[in-house]
Amino acid sequence: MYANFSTKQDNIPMKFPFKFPKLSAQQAMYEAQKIAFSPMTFQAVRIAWKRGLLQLLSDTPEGLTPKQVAEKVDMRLYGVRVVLESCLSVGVVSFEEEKYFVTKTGQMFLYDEMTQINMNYNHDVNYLGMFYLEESIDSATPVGLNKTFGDWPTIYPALTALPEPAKTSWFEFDHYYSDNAFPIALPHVFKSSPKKLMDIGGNTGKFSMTAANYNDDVNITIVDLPEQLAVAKTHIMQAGLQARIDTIPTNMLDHSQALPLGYDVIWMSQFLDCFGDEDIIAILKRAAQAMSVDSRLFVLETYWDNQRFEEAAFCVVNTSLYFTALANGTSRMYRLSDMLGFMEEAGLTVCHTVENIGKGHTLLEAKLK
Ligand SMILES: C[S@@+](CC[C@H](N)C(=O)[O-])C[C@H]1O[C@@H](n2cnc3c(N)ncnc32)[C@H](O)[C@@H]1O
Repeated sequence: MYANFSTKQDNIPMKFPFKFPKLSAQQAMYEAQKIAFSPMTFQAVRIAWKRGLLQLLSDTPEGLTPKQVAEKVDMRLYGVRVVLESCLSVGVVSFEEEKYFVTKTGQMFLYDEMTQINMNYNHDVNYLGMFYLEESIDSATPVGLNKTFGDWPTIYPALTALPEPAKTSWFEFDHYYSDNAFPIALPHVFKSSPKKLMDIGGNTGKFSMTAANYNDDVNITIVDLPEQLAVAKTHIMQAGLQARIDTIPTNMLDHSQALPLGYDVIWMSQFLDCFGDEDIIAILKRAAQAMSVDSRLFVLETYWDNQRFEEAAFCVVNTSLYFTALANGTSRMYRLSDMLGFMEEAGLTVCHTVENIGKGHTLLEAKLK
């Protein structure tokens, strides 16, 4: 239904991810063991990266024995051995003639920003809380959040109060994915020269400030929880944009609160994935009530079944588990067809779709049906 209006950033077709070749029983057994031991290998690789073992091997193309590594990094020989042997088992280093070498996979931890951001996010935000995934599923509450970071209803009011390094890792994860998408989305958002834009879930103001600098005529209102808006206000003041960007503290889960009228564009980036199905439909209905026939709603999201690259689909689909155990116990990363169904139920119709934005985002432009 949306395909007729679709703009792809390139011509590479999307394909449904996770179709694996048939394995022999022995291969399947090996794959299963990789999963069974994945918390151990995750930590071993993280330590090899953080404590400089991978960098040292990368700087030494002729390779190093464990003893030579131990002499150059601040770790006892025992630790070097167990960490590198585990890294060897997952192809992060190779081993020939008693010497270790970093592999191409190992280089990713040193030089690929996405890998680094995902590792920090999974260690600093998710790792301990994930132990409570099952309880979070059964109770529909973020038990992992409560056990590791305190008694919050969801992670959102807690964000600015998270201890370091969890706070930095959360914001780096969030911003890494959306920052790349904003410059590509802006020409689509501004093609109708909107004068008033509402950024719902605007967080620390990154999109709103980018949009205000992109177009001199637009006035913007950020709607978010008070804790985020306090940080956003500081950023807006520092950028001297307070005359054009204001804020309305709102709990978007209170569906009795109507959204203000008169906005040409409503923008929601990586926002609706913070809610379960029923709340998304209720929020979209409130957006629809605030829209005129000429207003447009733009929704920027990553859908796990709408990715060019399988590794991106892997990251997106597994981010759902963070939502379960840490964020709120109810939301997830959606399929594109899920979101189209929510729009439909809320009385909205998608009139334009832009795929392959930034790190795998899809931009939906919707209007009243
Ligand atoms: C994943 S962040 C996305 C931030 C930003 N739009 C971006 O694209 O990077 C989700 C935002 O939604 C806000 N949010 C979550 N639950 C909310 C609620 N119940 N009411 C208002 N805002 C909420 C959070 O505070 C956060 O700023």
